Amino acid sequence: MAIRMTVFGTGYLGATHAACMAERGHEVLGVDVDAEKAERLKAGDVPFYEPGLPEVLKRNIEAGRLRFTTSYEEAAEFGDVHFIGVGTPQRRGEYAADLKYVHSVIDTLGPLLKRPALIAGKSTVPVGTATELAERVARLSPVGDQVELAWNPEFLREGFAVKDTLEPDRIVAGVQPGGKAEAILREVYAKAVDAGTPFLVMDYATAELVKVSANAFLATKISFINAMAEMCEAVGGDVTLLADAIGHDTRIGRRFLNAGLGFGGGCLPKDIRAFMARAGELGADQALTFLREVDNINMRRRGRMVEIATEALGGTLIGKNVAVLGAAFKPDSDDVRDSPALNVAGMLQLKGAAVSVYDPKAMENSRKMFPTLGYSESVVDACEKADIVLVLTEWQEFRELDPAELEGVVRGRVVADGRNCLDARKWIDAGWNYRALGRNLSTV
Ligand SMILES: NC(=O)C1=CN([C@@H]2O[C@H](COP(=O)(O)OP(=O)(O)OC[C@H]3O[C@@H](n4cnc5c(N)ncnc54)[C@H](O)[C@@H]3O)[C@@H](O)[C@H]2O)C=CC1
Ligand SMILES: O=C(O)[C@H]1O[C@H](OP(=O)(O)OP(=O)(O)OC[C@H]2O[C@@H](n3ccc(=O)[nH]c3=O)[C@H](O)[C@@H]2O)[C@H](O)[C@@H](O)[C@@H]1O
Repeated sequence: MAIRMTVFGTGYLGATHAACMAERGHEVLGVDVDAEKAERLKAGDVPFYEPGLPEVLKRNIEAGRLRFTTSYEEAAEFGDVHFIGVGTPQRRGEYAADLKYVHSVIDTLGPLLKRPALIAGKSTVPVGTATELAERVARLSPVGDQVELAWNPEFLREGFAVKDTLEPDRIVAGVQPGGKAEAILREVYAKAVDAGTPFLVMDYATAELVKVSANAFLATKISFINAMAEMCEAVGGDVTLLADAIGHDTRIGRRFLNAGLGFGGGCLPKDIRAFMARAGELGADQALTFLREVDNINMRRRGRMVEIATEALGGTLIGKNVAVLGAAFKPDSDDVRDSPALNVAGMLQLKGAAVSVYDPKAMENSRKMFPTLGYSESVVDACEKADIVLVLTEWQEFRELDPAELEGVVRGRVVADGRNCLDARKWIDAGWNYRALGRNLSTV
């Protein structure tokens, strides 16, 4: 059965969710306070890079199932289910999450809800938020607790957002006992549930914790392998061989064991910090002190990359030209929030290098966020007279680079592979000084 639903916040999460819910046959209205974003989406233009999303968006707008607005009145009138997908960034100067956008949705929407409805939270929030929001909305809505609240966290990855939304690994429904929320969410996700996706029903607190603990686990896995990379560097081991070898153990698994510059983005870093902050508030911080080290290991890899570049250039970056290939926090995304690549580029510049950054999709966002860095329009432009080439985001275009083609472009044949994504043997055989994190080059 088609459900009339709204999605508040049409960023990476919200725009994808709105388009995919329409793809599943529902009638969807996306709502954003950013009028320019709403206009672009209305015109079928996705304001960020996400493979496959433009097609789903256009198809569903044309089919009349998907619209966008900035009007809360229109949204309250239209929807029976209201998803919250607004941002929950790290508070400035603190670890805790800033809930002001979530509160703004509830405080504006609540009084407008004059008939029974379900609000389903998808944003990542500190444990305890859903209970507070349920009380808040019951107080604000003219129909009181006939507006129910569910917590329905999202697990999509940027770059695979459409697939992850249409075919999720699991659906988590945090609900209060005795309400209609579970039945409504089963209807919302009927196609996925019918196809066998596990639908997991639990209390609010557990649902909120599932989300942050999943991200904390992923972050821990990455920092674990990066700690092993530090060990490999200390003793002459090779972390890529180590990851393959431990990854063969099916209890460990090879995924998320790619050592390199570590994790960035709009989620993993802020989510582990918000998790630590909330644990502290609850007096449970002992249980999560290791996350501080997960964060520290992660940040150390960025500094190590700068050291490697400096060592390779004879101990100083002053007067050196540095090509930085990659700006997005990972390939197949234009997202530069907490990007390790741009962080490293900024540190290199501070140490006196003339930096030139190129990324296939993230140039516009990079220029906006880091206007003082140098930028180029292509790999070749960035590498022009470079003393070192750093590959900091593993775009396919960079993996496939031909060292022979860059030979006549650069000033020095030095390459630093921050993502262990290049064919080291190819670069070494072409006469390049190849540097990487946690590698033993005698084994390549
Ligand atoms: N980006 C991702 O891959 C995933 C994000 N999440 C979580 O989803 C949430 C949103 O993340 P993103 O989409 O990345 O953020 P984003 O920053 O790309 O998008 C947030 C959107 O909310 C809009 N907004 C702000 N206040 C609003 C209001 N009062 N009413 C309506 N719209 C409003 C903003 O204009 C913006 O378009 C965060 O809690 C994040 O942790 C969860 C899973 C995946
Ligand atoms: O809560 C969220 O927003 C999302 O956060 C992550 O998704 P995402 O941030 O899109 O990116 P990931 O693919 O998890 O990568 C995160 C970072 O880790 C790095 N990474 C990943 C894997 C790896 O082996 N090594 C590694 O350094 C990536 O380069 C990237 O910087 C989670 O994977 C999603 O499940 C979750 O929904």
